[in-house]
Amino acid sequence: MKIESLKFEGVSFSHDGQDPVIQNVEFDFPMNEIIWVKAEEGAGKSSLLQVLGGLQIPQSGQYLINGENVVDMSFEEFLPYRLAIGYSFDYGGLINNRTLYDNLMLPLLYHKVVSQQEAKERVDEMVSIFDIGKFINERPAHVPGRIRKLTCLMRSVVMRPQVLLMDDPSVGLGQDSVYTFVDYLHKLRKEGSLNHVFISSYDEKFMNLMSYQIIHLDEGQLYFQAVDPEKRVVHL
Ligand SMILES: Nc1ncnc2c1ncn2[C@@H]1O[C@H](COP(=O)(O)OP(=O)(O)OP(=O)(O)O)[C@@H](O)[C@H]1O
Repeated sequence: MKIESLKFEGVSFSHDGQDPVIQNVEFDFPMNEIIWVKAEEGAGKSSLLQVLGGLQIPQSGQYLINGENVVDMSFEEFLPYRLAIGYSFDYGGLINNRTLYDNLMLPLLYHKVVSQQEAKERVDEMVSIFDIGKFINERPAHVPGRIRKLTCLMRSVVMRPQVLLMDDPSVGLGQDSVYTFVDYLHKLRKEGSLNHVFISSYDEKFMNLMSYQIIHLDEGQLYFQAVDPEKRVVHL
């Protein structure tokens, strides 16, 4: 299943008892782009990404993927979409009592998207590219924060998602890993497996390593801002 469109029709979302972070939004998300999601602190960037990933359910409206409303789907019905969407939120999501290696292998083995041999080859290649071999048999709590963060990012792409949602990916990474990770994203996009990327970040230097378009989230509404790559200042 190829993801070709993501669309909100009258979508509202709020956390329990709080003001809505997304309010009656009609929005056709730009596809085949790297999208920088910008907003003031606490305006709801993470929440928006979580709704896009199906991790939070809007209280009203339709979230359409390829024209199908996924809001009322059962776990099984949503599964093919979920498998096509990768995400990383902060440091969260790693399984504490498994090694980094297991954390990378488990999604591949659990969902049987590739054979055990292919899974191993894929993870080994990533471990080599990201140079984390020294830590790979440690549990998350026993490795430096930057390695934990890097492993979260690696895990978000290990399934070769078509859509990637990342919340503050560069925070706590360290400069070398930032470059390696951006190179890797470009490689996946060039290969054609990764098409649609949504990144929430305050890190302009990091974002300027990529060619992006912008979505602003402001007072519950989304606004698209086209960015001419020629006009961006690239700080390397
Ligand atoms: N799980 C939650 N339960 C209740 N309220 C939440 C939850 N997560 C976020 N919020 C609240 O929802 C609002 C939006 O939070 P969110 O994290 O989506 O914003 P953000 O723009 O990503 O923030 P930041 O700039 O700090 O990353 C904030 O007021 C926040 O306190």
